[in-house]
Amino acid sequence: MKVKICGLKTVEAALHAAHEGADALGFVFARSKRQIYAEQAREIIQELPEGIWKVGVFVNETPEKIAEIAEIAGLTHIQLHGEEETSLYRKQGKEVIKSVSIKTEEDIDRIRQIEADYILLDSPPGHYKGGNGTKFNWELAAGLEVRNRVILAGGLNPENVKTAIQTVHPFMVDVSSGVETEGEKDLAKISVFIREAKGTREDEK
Ligand SMILES: O=C(O)c1ccccc1NCC(=O)[C@H](O)[C@H](O)COP(=O)(O)O
Repeated sequence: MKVKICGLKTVEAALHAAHEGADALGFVFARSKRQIYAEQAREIIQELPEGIWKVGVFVNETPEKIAEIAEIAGLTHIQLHGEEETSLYRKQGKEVIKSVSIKTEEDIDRIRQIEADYILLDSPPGHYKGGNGTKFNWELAAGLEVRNRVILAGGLNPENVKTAIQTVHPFMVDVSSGVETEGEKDLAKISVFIREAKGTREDEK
């Protein structure tokens, strides 16, 4: 199972996640308690190993602004969390992850029309467009046939990630709040989350 740790703001936490086996790290450039800026992200990203995805998270930002930030920071992937027309963002030579809020069966049906390399299933927005630590009904996504493009997010934590994987069978799991303590990334929780996700046998249930 592949793992993305999102909302990183320090070199220490990013390097820890990378060393523990994370496959992707997310940097939030949208309005959020986890927001960072291009130069800060560059300071972190330049310390990271080559193969790990460096994902920039954006909400309704223009393609031009995203291209500028991606260049400064050294991003490899673009994650769109607003109402963006994804086709406009796919011309930059970077893979695009589109987040979709899941509330009903219709939200699952909508996924088939989305032009993106990966679909991130998340809970409906709370205070921010993402990263609110709430889960949705995973059973809604249990029958999805595009699982090799699905990233499961929303309220995951070290205790529930195993059940989440065995229900949805995603390509990747994504977490932010569930590996934090008092609003800061918790290195021990990152380690346990990655170990649980990567140690899960999908056919065990
Ligand atoms: O994390 C944020 O603060 C954020 C703010 C605005 C848009 C997106 C944001 N995060 C995107 C993510 O990929 C999160 O990891 C995902 O929503 C899951 O978060 P959580 O439920 O806290 O694990």
